[in-house]
Amino acid sequence: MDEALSWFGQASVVVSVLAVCWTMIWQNLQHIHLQQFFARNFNRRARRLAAVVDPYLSVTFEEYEGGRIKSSDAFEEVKAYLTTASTRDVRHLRAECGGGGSRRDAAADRDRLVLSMAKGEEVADVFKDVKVWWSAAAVPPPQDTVPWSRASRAERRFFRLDFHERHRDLVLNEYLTHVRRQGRDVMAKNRQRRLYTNILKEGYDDGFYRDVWTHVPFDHPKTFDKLAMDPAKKKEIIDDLDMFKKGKDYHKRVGKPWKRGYLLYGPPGTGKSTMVAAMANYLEYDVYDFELTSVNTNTDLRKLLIETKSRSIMVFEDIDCSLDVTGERKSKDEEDNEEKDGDPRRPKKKDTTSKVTLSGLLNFIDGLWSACGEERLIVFTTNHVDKLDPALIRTGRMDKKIEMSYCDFESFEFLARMHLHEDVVEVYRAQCDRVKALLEEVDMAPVDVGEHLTPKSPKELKLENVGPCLERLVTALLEKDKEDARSGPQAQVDGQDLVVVEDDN
Ligand SMILES: Nc1ncnc2c1ncn2[C@@H]1O[C@H](COP(=O)(O)OP(=O)(O)OP(=O)(O)O)[C@@H](O)[C@H]1O
Repeated sequence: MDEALSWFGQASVVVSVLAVCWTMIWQNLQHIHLQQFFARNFNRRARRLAAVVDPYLSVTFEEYEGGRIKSSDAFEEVKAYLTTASTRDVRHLRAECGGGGSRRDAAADRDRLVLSMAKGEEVADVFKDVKVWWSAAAVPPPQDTVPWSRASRAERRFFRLDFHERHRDLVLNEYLTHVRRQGRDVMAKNRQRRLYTNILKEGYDDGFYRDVWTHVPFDHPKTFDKLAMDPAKKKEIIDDLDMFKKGKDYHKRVGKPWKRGYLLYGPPGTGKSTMVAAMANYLEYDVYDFELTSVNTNTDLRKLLIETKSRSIMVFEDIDCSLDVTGERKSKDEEDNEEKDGDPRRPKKKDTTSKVTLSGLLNFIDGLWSACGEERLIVFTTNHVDKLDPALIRTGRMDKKIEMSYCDFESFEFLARMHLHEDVVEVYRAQCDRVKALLEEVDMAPVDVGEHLTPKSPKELKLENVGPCLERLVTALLEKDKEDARSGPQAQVDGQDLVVVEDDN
């Protein structure tokens, strides 16, 4: 490589001299056809000459592409591919938090670092007996980029691959594919799953606020086998997720973006957020928890969408509370004005009132921009499904609607075995039958059932001592039953609403 570079130096001098001579001749050439003839021939010869003096070709992989907002997949894959070679042969390394994703040892995963080549380093690689060279470099950020983009503030890193021209076909057709595949495998192994949320962050120099993603490691312990719900319903959801995960070709064939909408609805404490965690763990996806109330405008929402990665779940919790989704849509003029306020080049001062509109959200779900990225679930949760605009939850936007309901006896059995002991239902048959009868009358969310069943002392962890836990639940159910009986008819009288009669007896 060094020898080639010194050759390159000498050749540059020769080429410069030739170029000066050529310019002089060129200026004296008057006839345009003659100029074109020489131009064609010179270019061809110049290329041949360049190949003799510098037979090395290069390919660069820049960190940002597509308007410099989204980091390039190819860059990440090359970085991951070079991890092994770099840690072995390179003197200066760059360390980033990461690693993990295997839920088996979350603590060890958290401590792991992902190492890559620091800028200025070079490493050689051999593929099918052909030697190539990788180097890492960076250039300062350009001055003319949009100031709100996080990417635009950092220096622009890139990897460069150098190889001999005679290996052009092998490198471009086989080696690069090999690098990307291996890189993806390394990424899958090292991936630490993340829980993101959007926050308003003050800009460095101008004091303006913009929405940015911030994240923590995603370590939620809930999986489907710890979720109490009708087993048939659970299986249906798991099958649906499996279909979705394997659905790349299908979505391509029918021309649909590879995404799926889920609506989870039901009373508080019935496990909607828990279901999201179980889905993320099952699919091994990242979670983007959208805080809509802190998103200023539809433009900001779109910007956040662009910055999300594939293989993720985008969650909008309590959607009925975060946005006016009751169907009273704003006029086009009102929305246009709000969009103008949200011009990304003129970010606003901190503003706690969200101006995201229903149509902005609908566009987010299935507008043109929704097809950027792939393999993504969009999940809405709500306690009041009846309050949502039908447009928001129509099929195609929300493909699967899942009702999370109050605890029935099957869910109670599941929770009791999980919290207390595998044999609790068989050993405490009488108490469990009592719970069964009460659950047929009383609505209690799984979160409350779980809380009453939780052992309150180490003693209650033993099967022979779990009786008080079941007793606490029975007492709570009886109290709730009384409360419901008191508040039900009374509420009707207070509300002057005597149309629905509670009980005939
Ligand atoms: N079906 C369930 N199976 C197991 N645990 C549950 C279930 N439902 C709720 N829980 C437990 O109750 C707690 C609260 O549940 P979660 O936050 O998922 O309810 P939610 O429906 O999202 O409530 P909200 O509507 O108030 O946000 C969690 O810690 C979870 O472990």
